[in-house]
Amino acid sequence: MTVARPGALTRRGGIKVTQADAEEAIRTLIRWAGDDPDREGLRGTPDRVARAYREFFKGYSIDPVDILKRTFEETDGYDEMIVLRDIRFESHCEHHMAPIIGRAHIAYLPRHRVVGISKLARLLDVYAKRLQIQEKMTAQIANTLNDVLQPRGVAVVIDASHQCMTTRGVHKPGTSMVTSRMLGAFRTDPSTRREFLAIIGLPASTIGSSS
Ligand SMILES: Nc1nc2c(ncn2[C@@H]2O[C@H](COP(=O)(O)OP(=O)(O)OP(=O)(O)O)[C@@H](O)[C@H]2O)c(=O)[nH]1
Ligand SMILES: [Zn+2]
Repeated sequence: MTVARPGALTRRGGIKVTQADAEEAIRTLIRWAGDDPDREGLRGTPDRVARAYREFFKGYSIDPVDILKRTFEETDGYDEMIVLRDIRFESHCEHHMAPIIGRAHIAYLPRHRVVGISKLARLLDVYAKRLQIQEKMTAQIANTLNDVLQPRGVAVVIDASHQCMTTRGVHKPGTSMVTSRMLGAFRTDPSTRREFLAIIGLPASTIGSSS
């Protein structure tokens, strides 16, 4: 049974985990790897790793919908494509907790309202700073933008390298995975999709209409 300590953090599943619990888990991993968590060089490591994990997984404590709440309507009727491209991100795969490092391209076709452009990068980070698989992250970003802004279309393309397959396992450095999610006009209108792919520098044949 897990006993919650005072000041415990609430995590998903209702289980409360303190910093001390996290540090003890890291001490266990160090012992399991074959080292001594009490030797001088490793004494501060559990605290450092716990703080690093807090940063890696800070997306769990942020509501993605909140990020998109502030919108602007005074755009003088601007209704063309808005694209934020080459947004670098760092995430962690849910299978190995190994880094996923890549770039995302996010676009939408506004219907009356636009959002501050930095919010697209913030939305990406909320989902990146969780345990992820790339397909789910791609869909989550697109679906949230679509649900909250209700634009005429949304497109998300992510190109990322998975360290679980570059530094371990199958050891294939230099590989990257490309995922996409096209909604609304980006899905139904090939010329809209082509325009987006040209802006982000991908040939139209890379991503077909069934994405
Ligand atoms: N589709 C998808 N697969 C991923 C992602 N991140 C990691 N994986 C894969 O998840 C799979 C997990 O496979 P398992 O066979 O359960 O794990 P494993 O024994 O460590 O497999 P290897 O990585 O092949 O050594 C691996 O093929 C990983 O490459 C992702 O974002 N999307
Ligand atoms: Zn992995």
